[in-house]
Amino acid sequence: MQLGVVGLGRMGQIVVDRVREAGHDVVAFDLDEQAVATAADAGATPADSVVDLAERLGGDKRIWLMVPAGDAVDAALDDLEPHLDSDDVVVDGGNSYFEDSVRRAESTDAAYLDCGTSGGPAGAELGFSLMVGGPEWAYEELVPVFDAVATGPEGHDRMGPAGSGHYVKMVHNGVEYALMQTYGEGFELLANGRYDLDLESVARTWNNGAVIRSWLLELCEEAFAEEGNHLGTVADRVEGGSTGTWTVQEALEQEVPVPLIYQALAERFDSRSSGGEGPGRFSRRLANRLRYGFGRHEVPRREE
Ligand SMILES: NC(=O)C1=CN([C@@H]2O[C@H](COP(=O)(O)OP(=O)(O)OC[C@H]3O[C@@H](n4cnc5c(N)ncnc54)[C@H](O)[C@@H]3O)[C@@H](O)[C@H]2O)C=CC1
Ligand SMILES: O=C(CO)[C@H](O)[C@H](O)COP(=O)(O)O
Repeated sequence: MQLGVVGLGRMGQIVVDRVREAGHDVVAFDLDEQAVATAADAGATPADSVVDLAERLGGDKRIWLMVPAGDAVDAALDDLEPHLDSDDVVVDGGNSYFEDSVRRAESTDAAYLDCGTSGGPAGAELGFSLMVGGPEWAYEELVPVFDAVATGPEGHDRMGPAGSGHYVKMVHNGVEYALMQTYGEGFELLANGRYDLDLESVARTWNNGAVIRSWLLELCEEAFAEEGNHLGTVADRVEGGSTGTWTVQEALEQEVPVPLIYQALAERFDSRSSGGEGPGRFSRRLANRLRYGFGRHEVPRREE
């Protein structure tokens, strides 16, 4: 298969690499010329615009968008639209708002797959978990690509119609926020509690057989190993928040109580408005560092 990939940042380059390694051809474009050069070094055919990418793909186009959610997706689709028809398939692998995905699916001539992607740059070697929404035929058509980008055949599935892939990923991220918050609270208590504990040792011990072992807990272990027991200069400031906000808004609309997810989101907002003395809340500092662990997001730091 030949796949066009638009957006070659932390996640898009991984899509290129994994699809290439599975034996498929890739045509790659990004606004950043250096990113295009990196993809070309990995064996992709470079394109110098979205239109050039579409023209190089010929008939029955299969295109994967991996750009930031929002205007960048609409911009790429606007450029692609004159070159698309009903035999073509566009996958949006980013963290788009599910209602935007429903709108885009209705307005494009191509079949549109909204694909929630989890695993982050740190999970590149293992492959991603992919939650796909959209027409069944288009999902089936892209299975060889999903097999390559995901951990394997078990790492992806069709969730349902348009929007459902990004809806499931939105809720996944709400869960992610709450898990980070609860690990943070536990380690905050241990860091300030009765015993002088080695938190890396605690995390490692928990990761070996304990009920609460998980990848996020492995990333806690890594954070203590790399930053030190008290997380060094990692600031009490947690960035991001869009997917968690949508989760809470949807929960309100559906009258489903999600107090843990809301609390985790509120802690993020509070971390950005309070700038007190000292290192700040340990729970939020750990959440800050975990976002680097799974997503390679920049870590806000405080002056020593
Ligand atoms: N980093 C992570 O852990 C995860 C990210 N995502 C989502 O995947 C998407 C991409 O994320 P990252 O790769 O981390 O972002 P990134 O910021 O590393 O890369 C985005 C790339 O898109 C390019 N770009 C922006 N607008 C463009 C356009 N109109 N045409 C062509 N290229 C354009 C940028 O130059 C950049 O290279 C986002 O929606 C993000 O929320 C999803 C799961 C995990
Ligand atoms: O989707 C992801 C992980 O699953 C991305 O890393 C996302 O950026 C996480 O959300 P936030 O930026 O709000 O912390």
